[in-house]
Amino acid sequence: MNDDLNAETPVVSGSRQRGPGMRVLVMTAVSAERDAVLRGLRGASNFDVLVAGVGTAAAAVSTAKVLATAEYDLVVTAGIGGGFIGKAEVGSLVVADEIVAADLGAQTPEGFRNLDELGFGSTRVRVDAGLVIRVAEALRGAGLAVTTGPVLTVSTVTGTAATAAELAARVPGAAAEAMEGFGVATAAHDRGVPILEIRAISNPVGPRDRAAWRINEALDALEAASSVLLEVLI
Ligand SMILES: O=C(O)c1cccc(C(=O)CC[C@H]2O[C@@H](n3cnc4c(=O)[nH]cnc43)[C@H](O)[C@@H]2O)c1
Repeated sequence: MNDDLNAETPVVSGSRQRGPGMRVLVMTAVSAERDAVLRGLRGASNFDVLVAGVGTAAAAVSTAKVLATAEYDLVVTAGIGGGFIGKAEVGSLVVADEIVAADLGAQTPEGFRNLDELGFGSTRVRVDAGLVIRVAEALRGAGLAVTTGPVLTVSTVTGTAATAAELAARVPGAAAEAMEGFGVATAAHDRGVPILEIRAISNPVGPRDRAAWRINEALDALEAASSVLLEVLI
């Protein structure tokens, strides 16, 4: 296992394919997200889109299983997510420039300490900056609202303003939260495959109001993003 998650992963160039032969694995948490991605991809044969399950453990195991049996040039973790207020509005898209396991650590009398600070590993996976810029610009060019910034992976959906504020302070610039990114990214990093995370915002991060989640709006944005991905990655 490659235990340095911040070590350079290959960018989408060099020995990895870029162009018509590029193979892309897209992992979603649930089938509604997979179906939205598939609609956007319009049958593109160089993309495989699979359901990983909800949460980081399911995401990591599912991704690792696929990567053990097939070669890919890029792994994308995609789905709906919560947007931090003032950073990412409902219906917009977030492209992660960093994937952060935001609640992996320990509470101490001095406050939260992450795994890096505790000396047990890393809670961050970097995303190739050139790829982030290329994808974000293409999405904007298609008229979609896009933010780039850290996307947090959490085990518990944030349900209070206090937790939202704590996470935003813990990870400056945090744009979105979801539950799978770090698991998919860890599996991809272990195989040396570049990673991308795209979240379509269904709800604000903050006080729980499940009835107000705009899932269909987010799935439409995810479909639109996937159709742009098709253009930018081939
Ligand atoms: O009920 C539905 O129709 C439906 C359709 C697509 C997805 C869902 C989910 O509930 C997927 C769970 C998924 O959502 C992500 N998510 C969304 N908002 C947040 C959030 O504020 N904080 C953390 N995670 C969020 C998460 O990645 C879950 O996997 C339902």
